[in-house]
Amino acid sequence: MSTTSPSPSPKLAIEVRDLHKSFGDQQALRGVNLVVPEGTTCVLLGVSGSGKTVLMKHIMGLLQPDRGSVQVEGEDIAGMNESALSEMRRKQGILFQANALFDSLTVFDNVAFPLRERTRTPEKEIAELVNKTLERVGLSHATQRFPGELSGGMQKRVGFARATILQPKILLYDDPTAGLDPLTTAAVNEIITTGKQQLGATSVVITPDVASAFGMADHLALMHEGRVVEYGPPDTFRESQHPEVKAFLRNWLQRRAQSRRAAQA
Ligand SMILES: Nc1ncnc2c1ncn2[C@@H]1O[C@H](COP(=O)(O)OP(=O)(O)OP(=O)(O)O)[C@@H](O)[C@H]1O
Repeated sequence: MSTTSPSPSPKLAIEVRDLHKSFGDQQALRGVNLVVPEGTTCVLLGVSGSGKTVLMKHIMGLLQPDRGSVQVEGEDIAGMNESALSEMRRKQGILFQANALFDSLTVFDNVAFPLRERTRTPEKEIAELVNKTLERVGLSHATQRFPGELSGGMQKRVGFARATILQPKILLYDDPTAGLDPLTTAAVNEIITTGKQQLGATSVVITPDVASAFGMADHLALMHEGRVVEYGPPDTFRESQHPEVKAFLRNWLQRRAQSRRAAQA
């Protein structure tokens, strides 16, 4: 008889079961199931209006389910009062399209902001932490600059530094590369991978950039009409026979070929 015990299943950072959400007669989510194991990156794909942002807002505790459940680090968001919800959000690093940096604060003060606002960390320690974090994103030379003096990619890196200064266990990105040029997009994708490697954080990323998604994801989830219709590691996802996945990938390849032709013309 074998004495080998089965390897324990990975701990789940996020567990969404049968999540439904409507706005009036608009059914945004129609039974979403999704699990994100701790320390992994899950990328949500799907056409506009498929429900990605509404799902993300549940994970942030900004929306409450009509039906079903959303557990974040083992706790159901439905059971949380306002202070528990804001405590949970404090543990999440959130990077949306707009960097939402404070224009009148230097890079250093932008990154120090969450520490000063939410903790009683002494200024000396704040300086050490902020400098270390800015070094990690390659911005040690820009600490005294203002956001308006930085490139788009540098602003994203400041946003990332600020979102991660409290060492969040969960990082949420909604279209972080929107409107950025290819070089800056590559830099942001690298930042997302760095977040996983350096912080061991669990990440959920919404991006229309399918090539980047394949590069960074441990799992890809395709949303279609308010449900996750396919979920799996990149290799499995790419080979999926699900008609919606096939249509989604075909469409992406066509768009990519078109834009390459346009660029060559
Ligand atoms: N506050 C709201 N009130 C009414 N309808 C909403 C609200 N938020 C989202 N919806 C609707 O829910 C559906 C899903 O929206 P969601 O923003 O999640 O889509 P998405 O997949 O993130 O799209 P996109 O890629 O364009 O951001 C859409 O039909 C949207 O119009």
